[in-house]
Amino acid sequence: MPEPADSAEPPARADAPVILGDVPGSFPRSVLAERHPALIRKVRDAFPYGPDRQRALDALLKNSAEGVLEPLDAGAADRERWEVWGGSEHFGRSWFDVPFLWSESYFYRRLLDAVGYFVPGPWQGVDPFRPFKLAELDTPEAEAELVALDELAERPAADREEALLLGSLWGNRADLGFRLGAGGDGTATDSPLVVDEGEALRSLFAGGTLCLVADNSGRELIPDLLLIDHLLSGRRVERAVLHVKPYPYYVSDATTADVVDALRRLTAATGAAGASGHRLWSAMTDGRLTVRAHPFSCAPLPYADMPDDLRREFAGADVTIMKGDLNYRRLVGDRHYPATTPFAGTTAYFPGPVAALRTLKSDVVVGLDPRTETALVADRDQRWRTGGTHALIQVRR
Ligand SMILES: O=P(O)(O)OC[C@H]1O[C@](O)(CO)[C@@H](O)[C@@H]1O
Repeated sequence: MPEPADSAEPPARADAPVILGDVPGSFPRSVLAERHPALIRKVRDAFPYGPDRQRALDALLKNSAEGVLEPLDAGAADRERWEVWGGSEHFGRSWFDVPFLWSESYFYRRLLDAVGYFVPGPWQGVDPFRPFKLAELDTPEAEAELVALDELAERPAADREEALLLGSLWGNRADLGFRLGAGGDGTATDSPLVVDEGEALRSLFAGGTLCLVADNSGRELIPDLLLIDHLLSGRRVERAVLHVKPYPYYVSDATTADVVDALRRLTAATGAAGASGHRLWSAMTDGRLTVRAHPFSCAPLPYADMPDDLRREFAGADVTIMKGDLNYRRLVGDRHYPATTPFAGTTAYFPGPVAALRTLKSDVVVGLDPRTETALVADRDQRWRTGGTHALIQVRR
């Protein structure tokens, strides 16, 4: 079992400025000012919400563009939680003037309010992103990825592991929120990783507990599950804990319902994919694979601020894999770091070995070799940071 790391904040975290949404022409500003209104339109088009919900969506559109952040309604079960998570400091300020991570996360919470997700009534518990998530599972691309597993099954275990790890990594490009904006520049071929510590990660699969903090459902969650199946069935890990979101978030982020949909998709498949699905189903029923939906998974805060119960959970894992861009921002801190800031320094607080598997979709990045950064900037200015065209595997033991 790893020893808990020193929880003191390393200097790198404290020194780098927190990313805000107020800089004209910046990526965060485009998310708040362009992607969020586009998302409201998309959700509105996907459901026949009645006049009350339509009015609530109008109000959110207006408030998020020109209003100030307001507390949750008095009856909301998590009202106090959001106050503690920073609301008491941020309420009354423009959406653009608070940390980008905070306002972007709060937008999703408010969107669920607008569609009546939390209140008794016809729309309670209806995931506004579900149609998009389900459509993803049904594409020819998703089918082709499953069929390709038959060929992969013939290969040696080490090759399979490498392929499944890369499948889980690049699966992170499948992000429905990201596709709403200018994200992706049309050159979506797998480029060399900007940091590749895949081998170090694989050396941590030594028969213990894996925590995988999931990101998107659909075409990202399926490869995540396939990787977990490979690790469990090859006894590379004894137990896996899959962390998902307790409610719909950042459009396609995986919830328990999405895990079930992904498992159903797999078990309905033929060949190696179907066999994997059935093994995963059994692993869930016998407890080797558990699903967790901790409230902090939807917190607008970095993991450095995680509560003690979650800290203990990660401390008990032999390795924790953080999937995706949002988890990366939360893992290292959503700050303007120099790209060469050591990953180990920004994650020193984390209570055990931790790895990031992420395609780059926002400004934050650490742990780059200076030559890599120079080459990336020469090639595409700063677009490599946000275009989803580049990816990394980083590990801190
Ligand atoms: O699904 P992922 O990989 O966490 O990506 C989420 C990212 O997409 C964005 O929401 C932009 O659409 C970023 O601000 C965010 O970090």
